[in-house]
Amino acid sequence: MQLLTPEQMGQADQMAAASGIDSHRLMMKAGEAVSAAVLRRFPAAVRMVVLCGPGNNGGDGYIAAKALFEAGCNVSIYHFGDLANLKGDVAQAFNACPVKPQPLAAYAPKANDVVVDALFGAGLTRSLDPAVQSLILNLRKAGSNVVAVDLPSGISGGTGAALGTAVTASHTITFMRPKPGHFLLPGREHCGTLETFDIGIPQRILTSVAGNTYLNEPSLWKAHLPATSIQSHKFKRGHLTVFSGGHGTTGAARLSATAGLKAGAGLVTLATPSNACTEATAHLTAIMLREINNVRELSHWLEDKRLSAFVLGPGFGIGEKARDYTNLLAGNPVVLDADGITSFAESPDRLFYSLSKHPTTFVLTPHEGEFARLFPDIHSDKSLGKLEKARAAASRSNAVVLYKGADTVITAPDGRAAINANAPPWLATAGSGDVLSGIIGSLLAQEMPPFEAACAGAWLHGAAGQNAGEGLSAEDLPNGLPKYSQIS
Ligand SMILES: NC(=O)C1=CN([C@@H]2O[C@H](COP(=O)(O)OP(=O)(O)OC[C@H]3O[C@@H](n4cnc5c(N)ncnc54)[C@H](OP(=O)(O)O)[C@@H]3O)[C@@H](O)[C@H]2O)[C@@H](O)CC1
Ligand SMILES: [K+]
Repeated sequence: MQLLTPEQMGQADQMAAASGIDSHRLMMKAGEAVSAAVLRRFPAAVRMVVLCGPGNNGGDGYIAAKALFEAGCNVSIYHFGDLANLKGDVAQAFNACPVKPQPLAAYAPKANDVVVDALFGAGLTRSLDPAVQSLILNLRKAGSNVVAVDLPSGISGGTGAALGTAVTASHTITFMRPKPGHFLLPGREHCGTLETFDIGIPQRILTSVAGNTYLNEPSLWKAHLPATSIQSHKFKRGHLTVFSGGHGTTGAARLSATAGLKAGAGLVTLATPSNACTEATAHLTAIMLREINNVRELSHWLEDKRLSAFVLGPGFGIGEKARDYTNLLAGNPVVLDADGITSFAESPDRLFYSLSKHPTTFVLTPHEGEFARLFPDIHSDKSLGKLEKARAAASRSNAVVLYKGADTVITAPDGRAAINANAPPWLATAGSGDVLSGIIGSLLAQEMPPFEAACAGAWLHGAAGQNAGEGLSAEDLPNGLPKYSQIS
């Protein structure tokens, strides 16, 4: 599903109006959908309270209030801003509303109130007024149920950032297409359940304004998933190599390799320094072992052209060896994770230079700390949200960047971006990232293009976490991977 920024949605509104679509009619549909959602969710509410702001979000609120009033509800409206300044569709909605509003300052939230938050939506441009923020705190204290119109007030639709104290809703109803802020944190946590309602802006208009930001769903990459035909030879399913650390530090790479095998790679080899071979052998059965101690041995191993992808980083150790291996692997499909990323903290340009000489084949999988090490200026740029940071990082590194977190973002150097939203909270556990690297490495080995492999990897990892359930450990994840033929 494509996501639209508030600016793109604004453009769609303008194009809809220019093509003869009545903007007030769109507002009517939006407001009536809000009223229907409230009635559906809270049929026994004692009092409905609609909070209306100065813009079109408030206009949706006046229409919802009218519809709730006409449905026989006890409705109160509280407004923010000067009513004399209302213009256009909002003024029309206000004038037609049979319930007369009182100023926001007069509202004292009660626990049983069902509150419609129509203060600010896509047009929020700056931090909320202190008076609005203190009301939001009172709503929270009272524990009133809130249904947010378009976005919880205070949440940026573009970045998901909270511009001050933001409303926390139990349900949010948005129109036509969700925005990045519905899925990026903290926005996602403020939305509650999310409903997207079609108010009738034609698809052709939405398509013409949309960029290349998506919710990470199977439709984005399913066509590239490895075929699971009975005839596929194990070499056709690719050969993944996972580089291991030395004695006592093989666990992370073994986890990664196990996940790689479960994710469908035909062959998986753990490339291990001599001092860790006994330890690794004791733990491995289906995964093969290859002694590799240095760049010379790696060069020799790379002469085998059937090797199709590599994972470098989990438990590998930070330093020159990781940098040398990475440089040698440039141009091959590689997941560079953990120590592989941190090894370039002092000299990120060395990595970027290596990658700039080839088409995009690398997937970098930094968590926030690793991201800050590789892209310190981008990380500290307060004007950028997570999506823009990951986009800038992909463009600079010529790699697919999977910026981890509860709201993992995947970006490609060509500007495509996807936000992953299926990871359960219990997925954040030791070794979870190693499993993710192995899954992505496996998909690369099976010839998935890097952006699609990273997106599919993040989604499959989330699904595995859901299937393995609360209290999982990273070892449980590979067995929780869904079957590709059952993904829809
Ligand atoms: N296609 C669709 O999706 C449709 C969307 N619709 C609805 O339209 C909504 C977007 O409407 P919108 O553009 O008027 O923006 P909205 O959020 O009401 O706020 C703008 C007002 O707030 C003000 N303001 C901003 N920040 C402020 C602050 N911190 N503190 C104080 N004031 C602040 C700002 O003032 P200004 O910045 O201009 O000074 C301006 O007056 C969208 O969310 C959806 O609900 C439907 O009606 C139909 C079709
Ligand atoms: K709102």
